[in-house]
Amino acid sequence: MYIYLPIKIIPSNIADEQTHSVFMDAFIQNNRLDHVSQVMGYHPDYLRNFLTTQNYLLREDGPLPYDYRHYIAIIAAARHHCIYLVKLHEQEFLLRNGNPEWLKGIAYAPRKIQDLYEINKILAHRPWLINKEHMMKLLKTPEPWSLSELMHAIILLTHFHSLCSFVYGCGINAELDIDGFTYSRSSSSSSDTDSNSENNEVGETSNHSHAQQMSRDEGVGLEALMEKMKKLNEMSLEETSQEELLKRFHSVEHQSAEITVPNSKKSTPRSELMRYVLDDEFSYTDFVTQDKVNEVPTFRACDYSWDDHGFSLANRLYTDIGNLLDDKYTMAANMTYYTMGDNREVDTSSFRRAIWNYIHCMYGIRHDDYDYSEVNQLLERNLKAYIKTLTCYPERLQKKDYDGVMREFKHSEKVHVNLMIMEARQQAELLYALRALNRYMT
Ligand SMILES: CC(C)C[C@H](N)C(=O)O
Repeated sequence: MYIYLPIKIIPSNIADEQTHSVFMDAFIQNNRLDHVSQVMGYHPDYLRNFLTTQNYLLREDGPLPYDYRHYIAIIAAARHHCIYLVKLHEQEFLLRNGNPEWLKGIAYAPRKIQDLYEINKILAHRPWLINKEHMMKLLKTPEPWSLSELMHAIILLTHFHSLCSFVYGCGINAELDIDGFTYSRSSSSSSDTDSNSENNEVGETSNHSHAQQMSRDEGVGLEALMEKMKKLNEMSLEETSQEELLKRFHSVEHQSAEITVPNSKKSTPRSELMRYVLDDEFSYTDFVTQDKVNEVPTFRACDYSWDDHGFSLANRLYTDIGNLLDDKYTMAANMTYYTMGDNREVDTSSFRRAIWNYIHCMYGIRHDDYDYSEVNQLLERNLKAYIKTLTCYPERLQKKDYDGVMREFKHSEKVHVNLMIMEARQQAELLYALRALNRYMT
């Protein structure tokens, strides 16, 4: 198993004041300064939003009992074989007086939780398959979920599926005191980690000259990228017909389907994980290559958007969660330092938008006011492959993928990209779930 921590964690004693104060809050909430918070500490404003939401979902008043919440986190994280999150929430589950029997596996959990498994699986890998029948099955059974409970459960599932992407993307591993956690590193990944930590003083230097040379060789350097961004920003909005925009969307979709993500893991997942997993073979398939019989049409963001529809439904069923998620999405999508590698005063909005919309595109979601040719202009194939792996098959990401992509970016910028991947993915899953719930209710 490849577990590594490529990004040197910011030591809290030297972090700036703002970071330090968020770290203190994280410590008070979690009784530890967990590795996720430490890596997110590169972006303290975002970290604050993330922690507020996660704390609300797990620890504040809400529809579901506390043990259920952690158990749902476990089954969500197990879909991506994320031992780090599974172990963490097994511990929290026990601290919340959860029944230890349930930790023997999903078959030992109450019927009601087992019923949730189908949507756990679908949301994690092919959220476009969620429909109102799935909702009905949960809401109308002998042991029904209430609408609010279901809303809470869905948000927990999507939160933890997408957190797996962040965990793998940043190579986060377990804190030493997590019970029962032992991991093996392959010799190559361990030596990678060592050489990496030597290079990275507080994680914020990157191997620039080497990277620049490599990128120049490949012709995809930062300079070329910034040039393209500048051109796009200067371009006046040319009139492009809806047909042409649609064609460009489909072309990006098809190109994405051509990127295959090898599964090079040698070891099979551990039995401690597999006891929470049913139907392990079920994984992401490209949206465009679905079987034609049950074909699902493209999700048009203008017909069901987060701002106009999802947000208020979430808020209605689970007080305030819409606001919290909205703050988090807005922060993740808009956060900028106007930098790129060593360059300052750069308008990075087109690059960030391309990443966000590319992720939605892989889930069949189309924003029809967006020109998808920008995705092709700004995201080189290597970066697309990285985004696809981390979004759709995070457990397959390897350290060399992290090192090989965005070579001239600083570590904090790679973390920034990973944050966007996590949030855009969560939003995509949630949009499908909320639309299905809405269809059930109307
Ligand atoms: C992901 C990064 C390229 C973001 C960039 N550093 C910015 O401040 O917008």
